[in-house]
Amino acid sequence: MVNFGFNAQTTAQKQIPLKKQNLDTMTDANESYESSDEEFSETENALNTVLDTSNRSHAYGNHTQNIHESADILDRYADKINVDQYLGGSHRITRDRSERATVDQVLDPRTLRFLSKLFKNGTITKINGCISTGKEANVYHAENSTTGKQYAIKIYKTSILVFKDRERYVDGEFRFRGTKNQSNPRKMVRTWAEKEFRNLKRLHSSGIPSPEPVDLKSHVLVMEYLSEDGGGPSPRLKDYPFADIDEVAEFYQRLVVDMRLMFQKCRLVHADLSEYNTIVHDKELYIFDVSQSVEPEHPMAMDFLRMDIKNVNDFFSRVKKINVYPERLIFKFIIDPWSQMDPSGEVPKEDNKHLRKQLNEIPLKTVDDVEQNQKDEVFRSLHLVTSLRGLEERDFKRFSEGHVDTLTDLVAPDVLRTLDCTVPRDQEEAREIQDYDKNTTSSDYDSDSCDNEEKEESKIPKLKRFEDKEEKRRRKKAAKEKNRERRKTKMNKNVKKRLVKKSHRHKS
Ligand SMILES: Nc1ncnc2c1ncn2[C@@H]1O[C@H](COP(=O)(O)OP(=O)(O)OP(=O)(O)O)[C@@H](O)[C@H]1O
Ligand SMILES: [Mg+2]
Repeated sequence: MVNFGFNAQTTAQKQIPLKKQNLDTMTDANESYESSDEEFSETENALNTVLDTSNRSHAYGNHTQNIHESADILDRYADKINVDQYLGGSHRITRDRSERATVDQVLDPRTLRFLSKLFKNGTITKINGCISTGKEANVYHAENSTTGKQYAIKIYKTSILVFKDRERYVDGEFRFRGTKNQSNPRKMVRTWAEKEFRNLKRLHSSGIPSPEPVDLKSHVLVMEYLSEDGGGPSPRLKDYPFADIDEVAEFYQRLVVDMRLMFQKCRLVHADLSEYNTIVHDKELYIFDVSQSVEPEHPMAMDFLRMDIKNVNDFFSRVKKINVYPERLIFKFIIDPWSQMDPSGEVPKEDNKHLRKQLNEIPLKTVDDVEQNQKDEVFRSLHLVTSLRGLEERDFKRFSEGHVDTLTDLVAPDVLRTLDCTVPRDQEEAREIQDYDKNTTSSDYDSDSCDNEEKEESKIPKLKRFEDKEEKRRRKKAAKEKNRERRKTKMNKNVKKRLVKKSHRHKS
């Protein structure tokens, strides 16, 4: 039996994940905002301004047609769209804050057009209010009164800047190569929503508990609503009232196993995994908010994975006070192919039961295990590379001083070395993208987007930076030779200039 017993821990400062830091900054800013009656009516006025059709032509200048269309949509659906706080259960957001965010950042005329598509295609019949106003999106509760189904609608904010620093998640993934839309926030959020939709699909089809993705219209994503009683949303892991320490340990193990399944079966690293992005629903641990998740080929995937492991370990050890597995051993557990894990050579099933057995072999560490903690600290600071050639001097020094077990600890494992990032490895994924593009009508995108341009760009391979050094040298040499050959038959610049001038003279 694994000992997940209590530890006499000091209440050390919790390490805040990257994304959460931003979120917390925002929450602090919001919390310092005192909502007076005066300000509330200001918000209400703002809402009325958006809903008032007579003002729309001022606000949106030349897009009169779109505005009239939006006015129609509002006339048709105003009674079906409630932007108040969702009153189905307990919520953390004040009415004032959610309305303000809604009016300012989410329900613009364009978004209303996409919502109207969801009403028209019969996915939903009503939007009942706002569940959450997050940093990058607002989540609304919706329902279909015919089927009785409930949905969560995540609407990405198009007018915020947080997406600017998201470039690093999208950049470096073959699925999104060529989508050079970082400078256009509207296209960026669309890519973002699409990424979340696809990632949710992968999770769901691999049997990892996650909300089922239902529909996607540009930056508006519809998914299954996770709720215990049809009221408020099921609690996030952070707020879940654990029955006892055994239940805490159970959820910890499940989450570690899910991280492996996500990596091995879905080929995804969550990249923002924490107690905030996991929901306990029907006694299962659901993973969501996967818009920033990346594939293992992504140049920062291993760094994101290390961060996820740390976040998960921090929550369970510091907040829930159980013994956890050493971070570097979890890392290995997640990325090692089965053949390496099982000396018998037999390839066991990638399922919960087998993985739990495997996990139980890993020794737990106590919070004051100096040696293990030191090793984890070194592991966190290592510059992981895919081959010994990329090894940094500083890390090699650590190895020489005995701070690293083996040299291979510094080198990301075989699974990474064998990845060929210059071509889509996952043919199924490539097909999925083609299908998606085929099935997505241009009206599902921005009406004013340069999609053709984007599609053209997406054909151009852009992943040269992942090339092996040797390969890069060969490519450069070949390019040089090609240019040399071209120069042999190339017309001299001055001759060309003279000819062009001549032909101009003839024309005139
Ligand atoms: N499918 C769902 N069912 C029930 N509740 C959900 C669902 N999806 C999201 N939520 C609720 O909405 C909140 C925000 O969702 P999500 O994390 O996806 O958005 P976000 O913009 O990333 O927010 P944050 O910045 O707070 O992380 C969640 O914490 C959860 O409470
Ligand atoms: Mg979130």
